[in-house]
Amino acid sequence: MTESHPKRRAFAMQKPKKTSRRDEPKRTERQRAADARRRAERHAAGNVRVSGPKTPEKRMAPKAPGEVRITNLIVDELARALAVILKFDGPADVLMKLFFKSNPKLGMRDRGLIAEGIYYALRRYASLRAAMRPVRPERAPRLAALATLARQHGLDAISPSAIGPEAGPLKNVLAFRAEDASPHVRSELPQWLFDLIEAQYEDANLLYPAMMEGAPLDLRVNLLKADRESVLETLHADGVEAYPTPYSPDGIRLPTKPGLTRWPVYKEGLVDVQDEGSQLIARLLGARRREMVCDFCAGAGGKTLAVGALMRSTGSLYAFDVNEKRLAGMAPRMRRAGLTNVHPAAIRSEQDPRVKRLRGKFDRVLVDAPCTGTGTLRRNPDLKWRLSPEELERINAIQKSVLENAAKLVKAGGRLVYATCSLLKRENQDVVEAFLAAHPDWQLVPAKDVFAEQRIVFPESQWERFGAYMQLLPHVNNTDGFFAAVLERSGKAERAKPVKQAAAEESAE
Ligand SMILES: C[S@@+](CC[C@H](N)C(=O)[O-])C[C@H]1O[C@@H](n2cnc3c(N)ncnc32)[C@H](O)[C@@H]1O
Repeated sequence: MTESHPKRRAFAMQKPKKTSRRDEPKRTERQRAADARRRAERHAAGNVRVSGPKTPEKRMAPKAPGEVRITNLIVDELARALAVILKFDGPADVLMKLFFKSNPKLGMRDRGLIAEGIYYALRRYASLRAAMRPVRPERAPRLAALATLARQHGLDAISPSAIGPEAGPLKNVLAFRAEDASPHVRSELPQWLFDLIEAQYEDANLLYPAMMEGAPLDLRVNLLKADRESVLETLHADGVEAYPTPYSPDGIRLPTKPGLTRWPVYKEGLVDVQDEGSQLIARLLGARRREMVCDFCAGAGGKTLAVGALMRSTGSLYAFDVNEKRLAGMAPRMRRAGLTNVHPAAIRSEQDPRVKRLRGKFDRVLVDAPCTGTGTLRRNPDLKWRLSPEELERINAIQKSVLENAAKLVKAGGRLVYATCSLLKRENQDVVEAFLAAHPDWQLVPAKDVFAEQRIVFPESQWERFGAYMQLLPHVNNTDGFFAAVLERSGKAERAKPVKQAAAEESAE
């Protein structure tokens, strides 16, 4: 993003105005003498500003380790961030990055508290908005920041000087009782999304709080370079708390989020960051050495890298995406991972001539379809406020068209995995069932069987509930919400012609 990015300007414009000396009221003779005396005292004390009435924030510093003290600075800066982010006209993670970039002088502790405050406000925006009604939180960002921080840490944690004249309105906002609010507000969801989830999940009351929690940090061990045990040993030797993930054989879970990108295990490509659910989708594809495989919606290559490692960097792994910029992010990750079998290619649409040329050539195709991302609300809580039924409709049409066209790439006897990180049946089971109804030469393969071949075992209740599909849920599996279906094209599997030969035949026709 450049300096002229509109959002960056939005943050810049809201920076508290610096008052020039000319704006200050004239100081009297006595006041100027007192100023000079104070300056001399500070100079004598090594130029360190000693605590006193001029440094209220120092008085509010934590008295005990872990004790939270909310200073005026934190309230001001959180208000500045919320004024922009709560408009929901851009992804919150991008806006947060811009915000912190515009604030290079903020200390680590303050950054942490502000970031947590932003996430808290996004996760609980429905009740924040209801409590502040009729004022919209983004229109009264200081009150929104104070209310968020008070709900998070308790009113006593906030410096009284930071509350100031907002004390009255804040008291009213905090008097709001969630128990009296409507069910969608209590679940912190927009009404339309609440209705869909409520109709679909009998245990939705457990799903709502799970979606409001933070997610753990999952790593995938790169099997080309390491195994899980040795990486766990390295992490433990460095004093990092880390556990094997319960289902994925290559996964490691960290309850805390240390500065991972600085570690040798990350820099040398022994691990990558990937939610356990994503790792399992790559496993479901079941790609083998020397096969022809296509990742149709590869993005920046999260699942491509996992599939490539399972293929031991042999065969050919085509990585398609309509977003060239996102696809470009894959190259450094591939290098770090030591993968040489990946061929990234930007396509114009799912009907690109390149896609047409490759019809019937692939052993396996992964369709990690664009979706609402409702399974990732733990990490992206702003999504629920930026989505709409119209957007769901639009994405749903793309999903069907992408599946329809990607399926044409699969050869007889080959497989396709359709996956999303959505919780909604409309984007998942409904898409797959419509496809199967229109294509009698395709069958559903039970995910349980594919996992069993790789000794990945779920409790039986998982399959009783979701049948042949893989459906992961934060409150059941402690992963993001993921869906996947394994589909097989009937017919005898035969070895595909090499791609170059197929392309030559195509152009000769
Ligand atoms: C869920 S994301 C993929 C994430 C990626 N597989 C990963 O594991 O990191 C969906 C991707 O589909 C891409 N996409 C959207 N429409 C598409 C289309 N018509 N054909 C191919 N890819 C498409 C988007 O650009 C986006 O990168």
